[in-house]
Formats: sequence, structure tokens, C-alpha cells
Amino acid sequence: MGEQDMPTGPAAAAAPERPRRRLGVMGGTFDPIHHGHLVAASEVAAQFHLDEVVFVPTGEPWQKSHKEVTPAEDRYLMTVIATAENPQFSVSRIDIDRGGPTYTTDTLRDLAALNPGTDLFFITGADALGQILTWRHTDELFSLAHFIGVTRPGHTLADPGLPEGQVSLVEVPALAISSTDCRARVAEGNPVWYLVPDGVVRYIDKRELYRGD
Ligand SMILES: Nc1ncnc2c1ncn2[C@@H]1O[C@H](COP(=O)(O)OP(=O)(O)OP(=O)(O)O)[C@@H](O)[C@H]1O
Ligand SMILES: O=C(O)c1ccc[n+]([C@@H]2O[C@H](COP(=O)([O-])O)[C@@H](O)[C@H]2O)c1
Repeated sequence: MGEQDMPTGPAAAAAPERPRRRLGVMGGTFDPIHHGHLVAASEVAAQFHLDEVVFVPTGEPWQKSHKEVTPAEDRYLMTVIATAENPQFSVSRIDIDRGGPTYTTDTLRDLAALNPGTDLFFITGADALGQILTWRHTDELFSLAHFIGVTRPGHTLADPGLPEGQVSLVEVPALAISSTDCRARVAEGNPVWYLVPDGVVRYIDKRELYRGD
């Protein structure tokens, strides 16, 4: 049916409303991205019937400013490599391209503007959820998305006091993997095969990341 044949008047008014799109948002420093991130996103996508999960590498993770963080372009490319084969996964550069410290209120506001008619679900591990009240602009933050806290080995998953109905706590398959441990393993000459996707192992090797001196 061409656009000119679309029903107008009472028939159009009766047309069923299109269901809102459901977009998962997986924010992280991804230095490097590992299977813990990917399994969490995949599991939440299935349990919450998400249409897509967008991975958003941080620009400047201000709460990690005391640590050395790998250049954003390397973290972005590793995230693209890790997610490329999954048609439900995508990667956004918004936090990198905005510049300056990364605040999730900006991430969610920008994603809402880019995705009209979409409900946002921000996915976060138990450790990050426990810190969420220390993030910037929490007065606005919780109105921008539904928050999904996922289990992570070594951390207790609990609602840190978000407004009623704004957070769900979800059990995901337990993978005791952290980016810190991956970086340390590479620096010590130990393998990260099967902790991170194969393409990410090769990228770390090619770019000589995490080798220390
Ligand atoms: N193994 C895991 N299981 C569940 N969630 C995870 C896991 N690893 C990271 N996450 C969550 O993914 C998000 C991004 O994490 P981040 O990129 O900081 O990785 P990380 O492994 O925690 O890194 P680092 O060790 O450098 O702090 C956070 O919400 C974090 O809680
Ligand atoms: O908004 C903030 O102030 C804020 C403070 C710390 C972390 N975050 C977000 O939490 C997500 C995980 O961060 P990280 O540093 O644990 O990789 C990522 O999307 C960050 O932008 C956000």
C-alpha cells in the first residue's frame, strides 16, 4: 500500500498503536570488553524482550580518573569486534564523541533523542549498581531509563535505593571475569583466550595493549 493509499480519518484513528521499541543500553569502559559483559547483555535482552542492546564505551570515565585508561578508539574498536556477529548488538560512539567526562544522564538523554518511541533499559553489574547514588545528576538519571542490575561474582546485588519500580534485579550466568584481571594477565604474559572474544585477543596482540613497559 502506497503512502497515498493509507487510511485517513476514523479508520486511521482506529489503527492499533505500534508497540514501543525496547532498547537495552550497556555502558562500560570496556578496557577490554569480555565475555562477562556479553553474557549479561544477552541474558537481559532475552529476559526483557529487548529489540536491541547498544554498547556504549565511555569517553572519559571520571570515576576511574585515578587509573590509566586505554585510548577510547581502541576500546571502541574492541567493542565493535566483540559485538559484530550478533545482529541484536550495536555500538554507539556518543559518549566518546561528546568529549569530556562521561555522565550516564547525557548518554540516556542523547539516546532518547536519537530513538523516539523507545523505552530505554540501562544494564549494570552489581558493583556499578552499588555505586549508582555517587553518579552525577541522579535526580534526573532515574527518570530516563529503567535500570537492570545483574549478578556478578564477588559482588552483592541489591537495590541501592532507586525510586520505586525503577530497578529490576536479574540473575545472569556467573562469569568471574573482569577487565582488570584481563589487563593483568596480558601484562604477566598469561592468556586471555576464552575470557574475551577471539578477535579481541588478536586486537590486543596487534596493538600491543596492556603489556606494561
Ligand atoms: N563479569 C561480569 N558479570 C556481570 N556484569 C559485569 C561483569 N563485568 C563487568 N560487568 C558490568 O559491566 C559494566 C561495564 O563494566 P566495566 O567495563 O567497568 O568492566 P569491569 O570488568 O568491571 O572493568 P574493570 O575491572 O576495569 O573495573 C558494569 O556495569 C559492570 O558492573
Ligand atoms: O553518570 C555518572 O556519573 C557515572 C559514573 C560512573 C559510571 N557511570 C557509567 O557506568 C557504566 C559503567 O562504568 P565503568 O566505569 O564501571 O565501566 C558506564 O556506562 C559509565 O558511564 C556513570
